[in-house]
Amino acid sequence: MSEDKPGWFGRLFGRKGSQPADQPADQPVEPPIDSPASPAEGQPDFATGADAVEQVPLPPSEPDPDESDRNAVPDAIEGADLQPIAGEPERPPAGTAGDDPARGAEPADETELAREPVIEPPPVQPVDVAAALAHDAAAEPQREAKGWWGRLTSGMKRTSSALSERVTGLFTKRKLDANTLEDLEDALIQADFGVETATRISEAVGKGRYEKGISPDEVRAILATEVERALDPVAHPLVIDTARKPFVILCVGVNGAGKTTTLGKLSLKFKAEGRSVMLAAGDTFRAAAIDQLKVWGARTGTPVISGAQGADAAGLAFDALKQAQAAGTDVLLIDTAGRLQNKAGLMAELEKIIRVIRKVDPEAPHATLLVLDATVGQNALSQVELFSQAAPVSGLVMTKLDGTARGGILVALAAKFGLPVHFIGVGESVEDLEPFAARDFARAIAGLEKG
Ligand SMILES: Nc1nc2c(ncn2[C@@H]2O[C@H](COP(=O)(O)OP(=O)(O)OP(=O)(O)O)[C@@H](O)[C@H]2O)c(=O)[nH]1
Repeated sequence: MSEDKPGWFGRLFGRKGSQPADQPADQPVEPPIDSPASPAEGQPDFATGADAVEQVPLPPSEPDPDESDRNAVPDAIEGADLQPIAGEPERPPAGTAGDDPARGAEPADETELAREPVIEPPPVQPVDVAAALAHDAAAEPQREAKGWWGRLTSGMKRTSSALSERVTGLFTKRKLDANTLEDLEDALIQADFGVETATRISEAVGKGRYEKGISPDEVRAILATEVERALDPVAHPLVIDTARKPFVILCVGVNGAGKTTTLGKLSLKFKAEGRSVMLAAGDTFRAAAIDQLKVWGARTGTPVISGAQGADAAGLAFDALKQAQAAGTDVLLIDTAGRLQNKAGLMAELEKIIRVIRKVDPEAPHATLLVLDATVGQNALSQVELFSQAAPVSGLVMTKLDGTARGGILVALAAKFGLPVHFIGVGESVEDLEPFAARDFARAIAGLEKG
């Protein structure tokens, strides 16, 4: 995929917050009559859906300047306050739950649940998707077929190359001394491994080798071993408890982290496993996020429960859970907004969603995934702290490891919180999100072949 030419999602929704060129935000989303929604539509076996969707290019991976703005969180508040987005309302529309953080803290009652969510009959398709697909297919070269290892290593290239160059520079034809180890520690800190882990790895490299030669390859091998050791305890697959019907997954994270995209990808993965899935468009703050989820629903044949922009997210989640229960759905995936203006608002909105869905199922959500954008670096640490206060975060998904030279942040997160890491993302296509495997990640970051 061309780096500077947006794919169909890019054109449909804009990179961030911009409107599609050919579809105004307020235009109703209509299914085309009898026209295929996507290459995946109509395929009876969704196990093959991922392959079909792979042919549909997605937006460029490199974050644009808008992206950095979206993710910028001032150091002073260390992730506690999330910033309003230029060109977008700073608060949810008046009268909505998110309008007044205090409202979110009140007990949920029937008025709290006032909303008009609708169930979208699958597959539903925005009118211009077929044209976008046709255009992409004609204009963009087919992506090279790659397995996960190929995607992981090319996605992690920025981190692994930066590290590899430093290691080669430091350890070629030099005796190992305190200065070299200090430089290695600096290189690891720059890759966001965190001081503690960087020190531990440097010590492991130095152990018993002072004043001896050590080759760059040996250093890379030690690096991989140490990273794997640090990550192994957190590499846990997301287990769907089939006794829960539906198994409710709540997705939280700051704006732009990749929540909506991750849920879209997960819906396809779960369907490929033979599960029935429902999506709830709980990011009611941004109209494009609702449409984005509807398109994923259309691509994967997944019902999408949605309301109007500014609708009460908790009420929508409540309805979605009721409907998923009634339909006997296996997995309900609930998206949430990331554009909450401050910590109080964030806490209130998430707490309210959780409180309200527990009126339907006291055990829900059964998993709460915090989606973290790797490009925010150390700020991810404070995001984990913040979101863990607001929601029962049970596991992490780290996206955009392809957009940074600081992929070591995952190691720092593991060392500090020990939270399960379920999935990592190294790009925008469906195949670029996979269950997290410590060994693969460790070898990829160290620039080694698959072991
Ligand atoms: N390069 C890259 N881009 C990704 C990855 N995951 C998601 N994205 C892109 O990141 C952008 C933001 O993703 P969204 O899913 O809209 O993020 P969100 O958290 O739902 O954002 P809000 O709705 O604003 O809260 C989109 O352009 C995605 O395609 C990844 O692993 N790599």
